Amino acid sequence: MAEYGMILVETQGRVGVIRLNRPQALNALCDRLMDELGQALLAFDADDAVGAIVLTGSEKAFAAGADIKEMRDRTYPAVYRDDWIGEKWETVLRVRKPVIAAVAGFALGGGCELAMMCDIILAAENAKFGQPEINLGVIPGAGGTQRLTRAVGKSKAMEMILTGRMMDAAEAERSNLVARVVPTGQLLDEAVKLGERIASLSAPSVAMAKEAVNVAHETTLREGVRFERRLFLSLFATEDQKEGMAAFVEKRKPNFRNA
Ligand SMILES: CC(C)=CC(=O)SCCNC(=O)CCNC(=O)[C@H](O)C(C)(C)COP(=O)(O)OP(=O)(O)OC[C@H]1O[C@@H](n2cnc3c(N)ncnc32)[C@H](O)[C@@H]1OP(=O)(O)O
Repeated sequence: MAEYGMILVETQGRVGVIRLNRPQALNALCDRLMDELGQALLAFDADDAVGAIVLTGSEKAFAAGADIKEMRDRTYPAVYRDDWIGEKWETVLRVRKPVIAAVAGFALGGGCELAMMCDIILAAENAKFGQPEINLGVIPGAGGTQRLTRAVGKSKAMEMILTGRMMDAAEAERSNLVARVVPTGQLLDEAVKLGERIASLSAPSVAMAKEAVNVAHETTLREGVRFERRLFLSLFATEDQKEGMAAFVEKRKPNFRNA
């Protein structure tokens, strides 16, 4: 297991696992942690042995948001000059492989936003999601007003963002913020199992499926369907399409070569 300092990184089979590891601050997302997270994500994305990535925290906290102690004295000229939040926080969006957020405990502020930047959220029964920035005299700054609204709808997002109310795992599942809820002690195993399933499939089609679903958030239906069709047709240039369909017809398991 490699140790960066504020995160722990390991592979389980074909799944890269990144664990936020700053327990004394409930995994508050300071600059150093975000730098390490970005490096680890890009390293797994470049590793052919890895087919999916799981991002998790501790049982008490996925992440309690940006580090308020680090953030409190920042000035406007400095955050503007550095484009703080900007690229550093959005590295996860550049990852081509599926990223699964396995959330136990608090996912607040930037923690909730980081989870929402991932492709799939699995929640432990004790998970709590929220955007409490309003209590600090600010608003969400890493996409929370946009992604939470797209996930749960305007009324619930407004209520959460305007009051700072947290949502528990059951409500998050009902509201479509998370894919499913699992017993807290089984969270990582379930996330890795999901990652393994994805990693066993054809990497080009997995990457294109991820890209197409993400485009649904950013374009019109007509453009999104056109985009999907272009990707779909391009997969007929892959060996894996021939293999997947031959395997179905021959009633055997496909042997994908990611080619
Ligand atoms: C991304 C952008 C642009 C913005 C943001 O994310 S703003 C931050 C949004 N998040 C929050 O406002 C949550 C802040 N934390 C809390 O409200 C509470 O810590 C809690 C409800 C998550 C947990 O409460 P609990 O009583 O169980 O634990 P604490 O004693 O409060 O915390 C333990 C330990 O962790 C430190 N901590 C917690 N969150 C942060 C944070 N976001 N930044 C820095 N430090 C944090 C907390 O101060 C305490 O440490 P000390 O014992 O050393 O004080």
